Amino acid sequence: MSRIEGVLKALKGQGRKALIPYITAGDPHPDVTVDLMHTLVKAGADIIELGVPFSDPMADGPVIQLACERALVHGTSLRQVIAMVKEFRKTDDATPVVLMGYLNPMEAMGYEQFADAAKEAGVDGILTVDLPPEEADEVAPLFTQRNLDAIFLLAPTTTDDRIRAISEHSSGYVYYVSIKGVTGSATINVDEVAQKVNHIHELTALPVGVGFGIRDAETAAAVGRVSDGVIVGSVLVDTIARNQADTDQLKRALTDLLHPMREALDSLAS
Ligand SMILES: O=P(O)(O)OC[C@@H](O)[C@@H](O)c1c[nH]c2ccccc12
Repeated sequence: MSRIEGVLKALKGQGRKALIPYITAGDPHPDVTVDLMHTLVKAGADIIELGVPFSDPMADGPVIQLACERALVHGTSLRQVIAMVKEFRKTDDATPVVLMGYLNPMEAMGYEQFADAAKEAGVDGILTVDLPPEEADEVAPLFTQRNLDAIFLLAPTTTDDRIRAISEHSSGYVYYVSIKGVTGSATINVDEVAQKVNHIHELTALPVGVGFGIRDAETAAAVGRVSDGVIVGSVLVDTIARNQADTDQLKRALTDLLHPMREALDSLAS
């Protein structure tokens, strides 16, 4: 059983929902990323989604685009991001880490080499944003053969056939993108999300995480009620942008944001 499966199974057994924060590796500076990852865990994260900064992040809104720029200014490379996970693993071998990224840097490194290095560092899952289904056949097995979970995005427009096909290539969980649009978009329609997530649950046995547009304890709880986990990105990344100068203050601000979401999710537990 993968570390991701193990965590999600244990939560399910307790009637709890996964809290999955996203940050961009190298933002605001490569030296603080590992520290911030530990901060997220202390504040209640079950799984960390760590973004590989990319120069043309087309699925991302302005908040995460700027985070990528901040990270790239300091030269944060895919190899460095993998090294950060290795560093994180020295003191945390319980919290799963999902690397989230665009294909270009992975392809440049070579998919096999990337998969080997990620596995060796203690990465648990790979979320590829822009992997076309035709290529998933080729790439996803490189991950799953190494017991790295392959996590794919499902959108409101994804058809049933594609949901089935994508789920077949997936492991760990599937990521339902709650809205059409980019990361950091405004409000989500919880009823629509609920309907779609229930439908996805009929098509796959995998847990379903929901992200895009979750910004506070209230939206986290509303979405957590219908999903197996929630992914929270832009609101955290925006906090990083506003507290770049003072790492201690930044860690407090991230904790202040995440902790109420943890409590709200846990208050749903039956
Ligand atoms: O930022 P939001 O709206 O909270 O959504 C999560 C999201 O940031 C994170 O999962 C993510 C960051 N970049 C992405 C690109 C595609 C899909 C997902 C992502």
